[in-house]
Amino acid sequence: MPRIIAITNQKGGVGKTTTAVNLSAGLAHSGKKVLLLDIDPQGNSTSGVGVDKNKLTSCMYDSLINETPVHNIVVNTEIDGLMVAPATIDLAGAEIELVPTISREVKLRNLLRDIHMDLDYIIIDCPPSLGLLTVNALTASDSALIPIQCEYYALEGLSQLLNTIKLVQNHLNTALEIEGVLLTMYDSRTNLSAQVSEEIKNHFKDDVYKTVIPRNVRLSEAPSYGQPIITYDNKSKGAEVYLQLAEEVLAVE
Ligand SMILES: Nc1ncnc2c1ncn2[C@@H]1O[C@H](COP(=O)(O)OP(=O)(O)OP(=O)(O)O)[C@@H](O)[C@H]1O
Repeated sequence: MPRIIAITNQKGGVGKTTTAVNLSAGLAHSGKKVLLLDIDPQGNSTSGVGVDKNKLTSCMYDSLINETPVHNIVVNTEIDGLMVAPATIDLAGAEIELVPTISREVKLRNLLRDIHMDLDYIIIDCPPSLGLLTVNALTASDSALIPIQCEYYALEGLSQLLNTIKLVQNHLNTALEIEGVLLTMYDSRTNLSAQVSEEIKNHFKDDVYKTVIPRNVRLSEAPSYGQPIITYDNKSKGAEVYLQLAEEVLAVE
């Protein structure tokens, strides 16, 4: 069975997609077979690995709503060992269409139990909300990886996220763990980044990854070329740190 990790934080723009894309590529680079599963209707992970959303005939919407097997919607990427279960804006409708359905919180778990693919990891990019799509991701996952931006209000909303994780653990997925907390967009020139990082380490202790993701322009450029950082610029600091993160995630095995 693959290890399933949900990249989640209901706060927008904290580095979920950047982490989902580059951690997936880093794991694939280490020889693992990885499925990047995009359940964010923005579909930025999908385009971030070079898939043209306009050319897709099916996406995670069809799996969640029409029960199309996930292996039927999967698309290959240019990275060896990395595939993507894509998202398009259609998925925005799934959040609402799931509401009146039976077993609405376990749709994704059931789909992934039936996945006929030889995989080591499934990395799920969650939307910036704590709605049904995120609950489906947490219910289907072994663990949650929480990116936190080293910014003002970084901790705001975290208690809500941890509460949702607790609720899922209590009612839907007792095995769900915290995979780790990842500090993102760290700016070593500011006291603020250092302060936020201290505060998060005090709170999450050993759950915080040693790898800290700095602000890196190459990381923000790579998506417009449809490439993970390791192919866009493998000499960049961004590539170095995401490979380091992949090593930390692999060490948990
Ligand atoms: N380490 C970094 N250095 C510089 N820019 C970054 C870094 N990480 C992310 N970004 C940029 O910040 C923006 C938000 O990042 P990203 O899309 O990964 O966040 P997100 O949490 O997935 O957002 P959303 O909540 O909208 O899904 C993007 O433009 C991205 O390119």
